[in-house]
Amino acid sequence: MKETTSQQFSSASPSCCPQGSVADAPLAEALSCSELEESREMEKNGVLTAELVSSCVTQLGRFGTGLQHLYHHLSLPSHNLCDISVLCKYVHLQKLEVPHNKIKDLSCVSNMPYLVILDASHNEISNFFGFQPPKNLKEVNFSHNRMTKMKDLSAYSSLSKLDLDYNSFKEIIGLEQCCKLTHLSLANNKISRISGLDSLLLTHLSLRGNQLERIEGLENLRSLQVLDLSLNRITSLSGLQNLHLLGSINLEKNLITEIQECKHIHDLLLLRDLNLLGNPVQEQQDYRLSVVFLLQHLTVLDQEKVTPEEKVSSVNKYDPPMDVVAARNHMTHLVYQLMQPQILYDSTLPSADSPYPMLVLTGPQGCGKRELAHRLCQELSEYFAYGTCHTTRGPYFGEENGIDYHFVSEEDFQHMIHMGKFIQTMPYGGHSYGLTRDAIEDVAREGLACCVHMELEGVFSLKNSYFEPRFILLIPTQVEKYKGHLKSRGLYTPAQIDIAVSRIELYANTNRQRPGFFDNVIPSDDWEEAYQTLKQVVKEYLLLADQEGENNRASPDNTSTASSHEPEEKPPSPSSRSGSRTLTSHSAKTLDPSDSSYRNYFTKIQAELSPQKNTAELASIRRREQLVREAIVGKSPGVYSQLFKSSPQTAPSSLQHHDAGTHFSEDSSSDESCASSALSVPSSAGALSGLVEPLDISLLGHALETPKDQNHNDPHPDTDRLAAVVSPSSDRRPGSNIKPVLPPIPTGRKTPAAPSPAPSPRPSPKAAVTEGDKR
Ligand SMILES: Nc1ncnc2c1ncn2[C@@H]1O[C@H](COP(=O)(O)OP(=O)(O)OP(=O)(O)O)[C@@H](O)[C@H]1O
Repeated sequence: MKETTSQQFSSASPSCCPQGSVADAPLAEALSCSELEESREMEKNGVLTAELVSSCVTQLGRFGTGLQHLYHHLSLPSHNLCDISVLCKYVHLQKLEVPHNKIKDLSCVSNMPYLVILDASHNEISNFFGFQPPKNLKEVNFSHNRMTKMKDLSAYSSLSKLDLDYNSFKEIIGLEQCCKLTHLSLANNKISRISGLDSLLLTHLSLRGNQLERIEGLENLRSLQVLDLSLNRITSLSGLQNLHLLGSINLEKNLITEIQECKHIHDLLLLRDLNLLGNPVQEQQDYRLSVVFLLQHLTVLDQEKVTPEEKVSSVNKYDPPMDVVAARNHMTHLVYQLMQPQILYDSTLPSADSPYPMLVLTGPQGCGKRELAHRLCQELSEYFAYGTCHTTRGPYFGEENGIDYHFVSEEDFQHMIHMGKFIQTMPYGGHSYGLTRDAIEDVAREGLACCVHMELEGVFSLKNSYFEPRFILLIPTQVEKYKGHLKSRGLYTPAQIDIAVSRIELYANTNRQRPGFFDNVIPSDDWEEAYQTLKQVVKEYLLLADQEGENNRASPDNTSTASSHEPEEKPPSPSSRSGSRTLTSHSAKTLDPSDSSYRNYFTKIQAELSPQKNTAELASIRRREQLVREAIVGKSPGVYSQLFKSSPQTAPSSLQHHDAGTHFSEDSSSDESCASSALSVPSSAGALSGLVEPLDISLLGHALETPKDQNHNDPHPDTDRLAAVVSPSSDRRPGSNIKPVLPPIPTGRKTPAAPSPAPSPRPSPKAAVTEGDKR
């Protein structure tokens, strides 16, 4: 009968013959009734007939050299078919879909050399690829069949997609030569071990619902992008670490118990989607945050989108950036402090235009900063005193309690924290370190600037406080020498030395990534050299170097420069004078407006400022001046303090204020600020700009020259300095690394040693001081 039908097709339309031709319908009409009956009977028995074929073909296309028009696709889903041998004659088919039938035998496919896509899913086929290989066969779906054994598929080298889900394969074999295979699915089989995939270029692999206990044999699947290993018995993610193109891993319903397993996929930077639902690991505390933290590139975890908030909180929880740690540290101490009856720390109160001056030497342990701090305080004892921190570590040989540190027990340290004593604390090397408000206040009460040393974390913390110290980084650039020095101290274990050495990078990175974070960077390899540089830098801050320079230099050059800029020398404003009269002796000496350095400087500023002002700048200056005036007469302290909170006062703006606002001197309450302003003349951070450039450790030795050298090399040191100071970038803001002068210690801070009961003349919002609360 089959034969007959084909022949009928053939004779009726030779161009289309049995191959599902365009003339199928008229041909069907040509069949006699009895033949139709017979055909229907056959279909009932699951035998595919030409009639049925003719009604299910699609995709008309050309075929053969004669360019016949033939249908290329045949789709016969759910027809209860068990015999499709009629298809032997449909040699031109490119796509054959016969899913959801009862087919056992696919040998007809041997006659379809052009077949590209074959879907024989949901049938009863047990013979794996039981037909001659069509040479272009690319996609095969044999899912939901009865296959048990794979065989060599080297003859099917065009295969790119192979779906073998829901069979009974126990082993993966025979795919070695399928070098074009990119998608392989063997879900819901009985595979207990991954093998035979080594040489493939798979991008998608599913082994869902097998009996796998470990991930193996995937090491070389470097092209893999999507992997489904759900519903197995896998306990570890080991075995995935080399699959760098993986973007999605499904491990739902396995036996993974440890969050740490995620470390195996930590380096898969393209991984976006991970599913660990139904694993015991879900029970772990903070499971989701931990996984989000370990795999920071994920966008979907357990079928749920990873939110930016989750990412931030995971990082803040498990590896908080230094800013966050510092902010927490600051908050803790602030809260504890606020919980105590308030004490007035008048000597260190931030005034509106100049904070209490502090010098912080920072750098890795044992880089010499402590000794440098001591020596600086000794040699510049009229300016600085050492701020003694507290520590819970025991004293080294020769250390004195109260001088090197206040050595306290951990219990006392904790108690002090709760009593709100500290401004910042930091754990280091298993001990606690902290700087108390009292330590600074003790120094401030003497009318001196406080000099302390601390690790980087302490610096971050202090940056949150209302103090605005100058931070000087002392950094070893010769690592071996530094190591040797640490060893020779005989105080540290190798592990401690390693930690100290590793932190050099931390400092260098901070300097590189945060321009302006440190006010100066000084190599600490040679202690004496470091000290001389430090001293020079500090003198620059104090304007002592400038003054010395002025005194030493015969002034023709200088004078000529100054006079060339100087249209007419203006006398210092009355406010400046009144301010200068109220200075402490050393400060007054430094900044006496009658002093030539001040005059020159002042004149230069005028010259520098005048020609450059545009209308917007002038308006801005006028606004600031107005605010200052209002603040001084008590109209708008809030705005005033806000104005300077984020941008500490530098000399030029002070000078402008003085210049424009002669009324300063009329308000006695503004004496301090006037004095401060008068003191705030620029120093030479600009001249030391080489030292404040982001640090490249390797180049540091080269890049850093002594300030003196730089001054020599700089043809216009003063001009540059001025430019740096007067330019808007001299305000402290991201990217600015110019904070040139140590602020003055205003008059009145040299109060007697006993705690001062005097209320602040201008309470600071940050100080939160209440006279009534004072004890
Ligand atoms: N309050 C503080 N906050 C942060 N770090 C601090 C503080 N006080 C001290 N440190 C730093 O803690 C580190 C350990 O201090 P310690 O005195 O035990 O070290 P050291 O071996 O004597 O080295 P160094 O000579 O650098 O002080 C040092 O780098 C020190 O500067």
